Amino acid sequence: MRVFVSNIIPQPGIRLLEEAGLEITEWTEKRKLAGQELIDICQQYDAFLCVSNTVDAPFLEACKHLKVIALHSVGYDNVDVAAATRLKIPIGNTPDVLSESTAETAFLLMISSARKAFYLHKKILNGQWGFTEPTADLGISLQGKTLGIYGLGKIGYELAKKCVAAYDMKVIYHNRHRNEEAEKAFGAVKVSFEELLQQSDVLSVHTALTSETKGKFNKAAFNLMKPSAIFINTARGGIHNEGDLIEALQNETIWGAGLDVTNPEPMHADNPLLQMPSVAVLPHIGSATVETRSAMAILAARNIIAGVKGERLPNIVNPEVYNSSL
Ligand SMILES: NC(=O)C1=CN([C@@H]2O[C@H](COP(=O)(O)OP(=O)(O)OC[C@H]3O[C@@H](n4cnc5c(N)ncnc54)[C@H](OP(=O)(O)O)[C@@H]3O)[C@@H](O)[C@H]2O)C=CC1
Ligand SMILES: O=CC(=O)O
Repeated sequence: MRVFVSNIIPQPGIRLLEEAGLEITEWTEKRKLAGQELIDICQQYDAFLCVSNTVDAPFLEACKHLKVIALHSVGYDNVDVAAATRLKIPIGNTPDVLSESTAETAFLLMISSARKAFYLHKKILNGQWGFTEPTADLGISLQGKTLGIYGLGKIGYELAKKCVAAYDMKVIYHNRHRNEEAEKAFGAVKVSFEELLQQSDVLSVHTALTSETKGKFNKAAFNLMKPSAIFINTARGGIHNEGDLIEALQNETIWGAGLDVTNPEPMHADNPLLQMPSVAVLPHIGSATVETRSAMAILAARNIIAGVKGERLPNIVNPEVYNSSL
């Protein structure tokens, strides 16, 4: 059985695939494969370990022989899951193991925005340490403030844990369903989307990108937020409207922002967000620690191994493929 891996992944994942007797090809060029080129390659393999390539209906139709597609991510908005299910291709992902590091990234962006850390670092690099004045470069204190979470699931839970422990923050959230575990653990309170916007001092986004969440944070949403609020997005750039966010920061409708995800990615170096004092931007590194990326590679490898054997994937996105009535 032959496996195509569309990027270099941590060794523990590769070792597991090798131990299972699979023949592996890793894509080592520093460009993302897409379209016909990706189809031509994957047609020669039995399984695909996918590192954020677009897996759309034309790809799936052309590669319906694939026994499994294992994503090296928890998010699967790059995949046409309905088409994969129709074609009975199991899609695997890597939940849980990246929740803590992604929450840590949100936490880092929150503090960095609150204390203008990236901007001040840039000033020093530019030789502008300057004269320290008591009223210059002031940030915002996070102690006892209200953390609003849009999509309190696994990552949101880990962020709430950190914010409560570090700053005794109050937690409010907006989900479609109640998160009773978070309500019990942190006294988290479920509120409407409007209340989330109006009451949050820090508003952190942790939903998947779906047709419901796409563009949710737009001009109308930012207009409801506090002028002192910080907007954090470590989920997907498509959930906020970047033009509206820039305008909200320029007009001081909100105070700051921290982004690990942008739209498009990569963000262009002349983006005005990169010049704003209370904005911190990272290049989509939410899960990027040695430990987490190794754990993700292992989960992806386990999904591949199960898939090529025709067994149920340990982390399956579309369990409906196992429904015989499909
Ligand atoms: N920056 C990075 O590197 C990373 C980014 N991510 C992103 O983070 C996302 C979240 O991951 P994770 O926490 O594991 O996912 P979970 O599924 O555990 O949590 C997502 C939460 O969002 C809620 N939700 C879903 N749809 C809506 C909606 N329309 N309105 C309000 N709430 C909604 C869900 O609750 P309910 O069903 O009750 O609505 C759920 O609790 C991923 O999908 C991925 O895109 C993940 C890892 C790393
Ligand atoms: O963005 C990363 C993911 O795991 O999803």
